[in-house]
Amino acid sequence: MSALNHDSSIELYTENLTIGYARHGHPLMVQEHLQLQLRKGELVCLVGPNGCGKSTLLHTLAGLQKPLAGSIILQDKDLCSYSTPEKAKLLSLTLTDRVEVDKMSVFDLVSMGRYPYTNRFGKFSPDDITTIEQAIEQVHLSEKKKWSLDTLSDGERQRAMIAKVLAQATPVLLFDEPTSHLDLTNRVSTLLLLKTVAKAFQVAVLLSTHELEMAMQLADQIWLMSNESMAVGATEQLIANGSFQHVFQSDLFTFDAMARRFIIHNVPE
Ligand SMILES: Nc1ncnc2c1ncn2[C@@H]1O[C@H](COP(=O)(O)OP(=O)(O)OP(=O)(O)O)[C@@H](O)[C@H]1O
Repeated sequence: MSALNHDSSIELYTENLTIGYARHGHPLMVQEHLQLQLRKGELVCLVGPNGCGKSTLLHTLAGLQKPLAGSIILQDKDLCSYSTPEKAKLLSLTLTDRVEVDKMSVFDLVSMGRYPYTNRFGKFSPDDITTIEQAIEQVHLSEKKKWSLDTLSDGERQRAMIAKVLAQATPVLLFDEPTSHLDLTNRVSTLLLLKTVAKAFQVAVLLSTHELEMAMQLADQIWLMSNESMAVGATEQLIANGSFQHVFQSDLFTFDAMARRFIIHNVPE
């Protein structure tokens, strides 16, 4: 048994995890030897260049694709040993960059988060209804709970998607690029909302994002993925050990560690 089993703040960890695909019968490795942890109350931001494997990792951690090697331990048990209904009460993955726009109301969408808890007739208890109402309230959509999703702004639809996973009440929440397609204010407010959710409900939140500068300000931990490897740590640690500079090195810009931002070279006059 790993020593990590005895750390009650850890909801999920990986042991020597290799992620990737099987292609024409051969393994296509995307990342290997991953030793990662998600803790209660922490916001973790997964950042890295296009194609380095962020979505592959999120899908693997959610159990949607099998690891090529190693294991994922969720609340002290191997992820593979959970049934789908058991897993739905412990872990959610939200693909918020592709919110389906349809005629469903906010209330109906958020209600879907309660399905893992309903009986076989799918009937909601009064407690389920209270949980749904509270989740909608937490994302400030109560006044629009009967509105159809196609009448909401992109930012409001993202908040409705977040309310759905709040209603699902899992201790681990995974989000694949929750801020894509949003304007600056909504990108900031979405990340702040997820940070607040992590703290207020003491849940583990992991999100992938290309919002590097925001991640540096808000994340408790950053998982900084490159095409070859992964660096893990708080922003200050990753700046101090040169990880940001290493992963995002380019002739086009440099990373200013003091200002925590990228400076573009040779901007045309
Ligand atoms: N179904 C698949 N079969 C084989 N290889 C795949 C498959 N899906 C993705 N890949 C490969 O896995 C690698 C990682 O892709 P992934 O989508 O995880 O990257 P990402 O970091 O999420 O990228 P982005 O920032 O562009 O969303 C890429 O080289 C990609 O081509």
